[in-house]
This record gives sequence, C-alpha cells and structure tokens, in this order.
Amino acid sequence: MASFPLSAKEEIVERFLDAAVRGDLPQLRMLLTHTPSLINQTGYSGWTALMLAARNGHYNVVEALLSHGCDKLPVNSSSQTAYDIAKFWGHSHISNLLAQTDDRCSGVLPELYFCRETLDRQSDKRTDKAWLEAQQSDPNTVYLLFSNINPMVSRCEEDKSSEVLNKLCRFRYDGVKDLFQKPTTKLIFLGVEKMNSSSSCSQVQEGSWEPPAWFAIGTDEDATELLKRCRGKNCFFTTFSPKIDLLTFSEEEAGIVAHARAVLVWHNRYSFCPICGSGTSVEEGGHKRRCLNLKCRSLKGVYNTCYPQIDPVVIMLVVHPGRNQCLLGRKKSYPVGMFSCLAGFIEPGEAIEDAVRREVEAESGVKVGLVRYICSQPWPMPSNLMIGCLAIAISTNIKVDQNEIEEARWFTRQQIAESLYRGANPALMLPPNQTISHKLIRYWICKNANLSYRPPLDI
Ligand SMILES: NC(=O)C1=CN([C@@H]2O[C@H](COP(=O)(O)OP(=O)(O)OC[C@H]3O[C@@H](n4cnc5c(N)ncnc54)[C@H](O)[C@@H]3O)[C@@H](O)[C@H]2O)C=CC1
Ligand SMILES: [Mg+2]
Ligand SMILES: [Mg+2]
Ligand SMILES: [Mg+2]
Ligand SMILES: [Zn+2]
Repeated sequence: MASFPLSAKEEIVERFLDAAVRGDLPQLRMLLTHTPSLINQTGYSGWTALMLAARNGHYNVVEALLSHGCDKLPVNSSSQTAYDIAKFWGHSHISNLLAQTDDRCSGVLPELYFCRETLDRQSDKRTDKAWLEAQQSDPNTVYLLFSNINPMVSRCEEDKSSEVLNKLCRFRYDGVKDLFQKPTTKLIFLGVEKMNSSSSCSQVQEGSWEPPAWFAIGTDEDATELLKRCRGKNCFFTTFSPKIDLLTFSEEEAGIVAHARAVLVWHNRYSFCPICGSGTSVEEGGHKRRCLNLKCRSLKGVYNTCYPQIDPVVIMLVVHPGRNQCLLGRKKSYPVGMFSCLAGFIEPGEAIEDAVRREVEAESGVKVGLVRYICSQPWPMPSNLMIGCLAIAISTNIKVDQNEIEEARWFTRQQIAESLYRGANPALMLPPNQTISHKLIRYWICKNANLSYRPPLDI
C-alpha cells in the first residue's frame, strides 16, 4: 500500500501519541509544553493519547495528561472512553483514577459560558449613593460602553487560533464623563474586581487597596461619535450579528457581558412605569426603576416591574426509553445540518418539569416522563435564563409542529459521539461549545459511556 508523507503537524501528533504508547513521560511532557493543543488530538486510529496510555497501562502518563486538563470523554470508533479501555484491559488502577475526578474537574460538566462571576457584585453597595458617586469619579474605575445593548469591543490580534476574538473596550472616568450629562444614559454598577494573586500586594495588607469598581454605560449616542473615544484602538460595536459575536469573548468577559446586557435590555423595555405609564427614576446602581408618580401602586410593596426581568426557558435533552438515542430538533433559522436540544419559555404558573413535558410534546409529539435538572446558563439574547434538563421519553413517535421547528429526529449515541469528537458526521452539526445545549449533549454522552458514576435516575 502506498504511504503518503506526513505533514509537519501530523508528524508531531504521531510523535506525541507514540510517546503515550511507550509510556515515555519526559518526551510527552516536552511535546506538550511546546504544543499544548496536542493534548486531545487523535491520530489515524482515532485514539487520543489518554486512550493509548490507558490501553498500555501507563499510570504516570494518564496522571500527567489529566493534570494538564486532558478531556477524558472522547470515544474511539467502538464508543469506548479511556476509562472503558483501561477497564477492558484490566488496568484497574488506571480505570479507578479515570473514574475519580468529579464532574466539574473532569470536564463532564465544566463551567458554562456566560457563567463566570468575574466581578464581585457587591449588591449591598447599590443602595449606598455616596459610595457609588465616589466610585464614579475614581481614576481606577473601569467603564464599559454599550451602544444601546451592544458592547464596544476591539478585535484581539494576539492569538489568531484562539476562539476569543473580541475584547471589551475599557474606559476611565475622563473618557466618558460627558455622557453622564445626557438624560438617556444608563449607568449600571456591575461590581468590584475580585482580589486575585496580582492584587495581593503590600497595599492590600496595609488595607489601602480598594478593588476598582466596574460600570456599564448604555447610551443612545451615535455609534460613530462613540468610536472616536477609542482613539484608533480599532473598536467597533457588535451590531451586525450579536448572536455570534457574543460567543467570542473570554470566559471572564462573557459573564460581565451577560450581566450588563440583561440589565440594559430591561431599561430599554421599561422606560416608563408599566403600572401607570409615568416616568421613572433609575436607582440602586441601575438595578431598580422607581415610578415618579407618588400615587402609583408600584410604590407600595415589592413590584416586579421595578427590578430587572429575566425570562426563564427550559432546554432539554430528551433521551429515548431505550437510553441509547436522544431527540434533537432544528429550527429553520439554524445553519444547514445543525440540530440542537428542544427549548421553550416557561409559562406563568408552570413548574420546570411541566414546561419540559409541554414543550417537548408540543414541538415533537414525544411524551416525557422523568425530568432531571442538570445545570443552567444565563443567555443574554437578550435576557434568558436557560434551565438545562435531561428528560426520559415514554413515547417515541415524532410529529413535528412546523410552526416551531422544521424537523426532529432520534440520534444514536454513536452519531452524536462522532459529531462531538471527530466532526465526522456531515448530517449532524451540534451547537457550539459555548451553549448549554452542547453541554447537555456532552453530559449525556459521557454519563452513558460506562463511567463509574451512575446517576440516580439511571439516565
Ligand atoms: N443556549 C442554547 O443552547 C439555546 C437557546 N435557545 C433560546 O431559548 C429561547 C426559547 O426557545 P424557543 O424555542 O424560541 O421558545 P418556544 O418554543 O417557547 O417558542 C417561542 C415562541 O413562543 C412564543 N412565546 C411564548 N412565550 C414567550 C415568551 N415569554 N417570550 C418570547 N416568546 C414567547 C413566541 O411566539 C415565540 O416565537 C430562545 O430565545 C433561544 O434563543 C434555544 C435553543 C438553544
Ligand atoms: Mg422551542
Ligand atoms: Mg415551543
Ligand atoms: Mg413556548
Ligand atoms: Zn407608576
């Protein structure tokens, strides 16, 4: 059989995998230091370094790979994870190690995008007017600019291979103070910087260091005028395709965007009092609106029109009664070949479990029994809270409501695994890594992959 010369990249992957087969830890470490992206690479066999080390009983290599953040969930063409492989070949010390790490550390259910609490919200400070005013003019305070609800960002030029493309433009007081004069400007107190290793200097010990406060400014001023403030920093607003652009921040900044955007959207929607139609004043660092009509009912008791609104949405991966398939659907608006979890808004007076059952049956005709909450994600498009569940189907016939989705289908574990780990299934493209939909699908795959953990509902 003719053999083709390997490209430089293929060659380095093969050297890395070969080190895992031989248990050559120094060589493996050296290659990993030089090229960290090797960690989850597969060779021609479709096996990762972790699988190969597990197959050959190299405990120290498995340990080193895990400590470098290796993903232990990929499966080979026989749907085996590294855990399955170690178990099959009788390397129980390795299968025990692979089964040990808990969900969050092992990548089974890693932190979700938009979920990182980068700032300390310090919600108690929102009512401290004097403190807030002092922070506003403090030279260390950080301001983020939003043209309505779209953040001003600059392109990241440093790392072209990274998924992080956008960085929030940060301003000091002098660069934005003129905007405060406009009555339509909204100022949102986002919190203060959390103390980290770089801030634990002598100033902190002396008690003289105050963590900088962060504010978001929402303005309706002309975007081109706002851009002049960046003085050539190559800034722009994410007006063209917010859905895609909002997924290209770092984890640290994504959480800040989710908070700021949801509050600014609420201000845009609730300019006037929804009870009596009067004007409102903005209070509590932008987290409350108070009606200016002293006779208004909203001033008595707690009115939920006065506080930022969040729209709860259930999103669920429906599992076939036989446990080996899952139900995914596609809307007309999805890219060609993409299928995702079914989702729908929770209705008033409805429990999460009932919303899951109602939405699944309405959209796909499939009836659902058990529902289990897994995780949640703020989704600032514009202010949803996605509540992620696994649900067990008790019927399998599909009858799609064409008004809601275009198609729904049962997919086998093998089809999903191939799409997740090898992108080899052109008929099935899964939603991007940053979405809760992706995480739920991944969670199901790994929980079903004979990992030692057995969920209480035997999902
Ligand atoms: N992060 C993720 O992985 C995913 C997020 N989503 C988000 O979930 C949300 C809900 O999913 P859909 O399937 O669209 O919901 P859905 O299945 O409830 O259908 C939405 C339709 O229901 C009506 N509706 C009823 N109550 C509503 C409310 N409170 N707000 C808005 N519309 C309401 C409207 O006619 C709307 O067109 C979407 O906004 C979407 O952005 C959806 C799928 C994946
Ligand atoms: Mg829906
Ligand atoms: Mg629906
Ligand atoms: Mg609905
Ligand atoms: Zn009112």
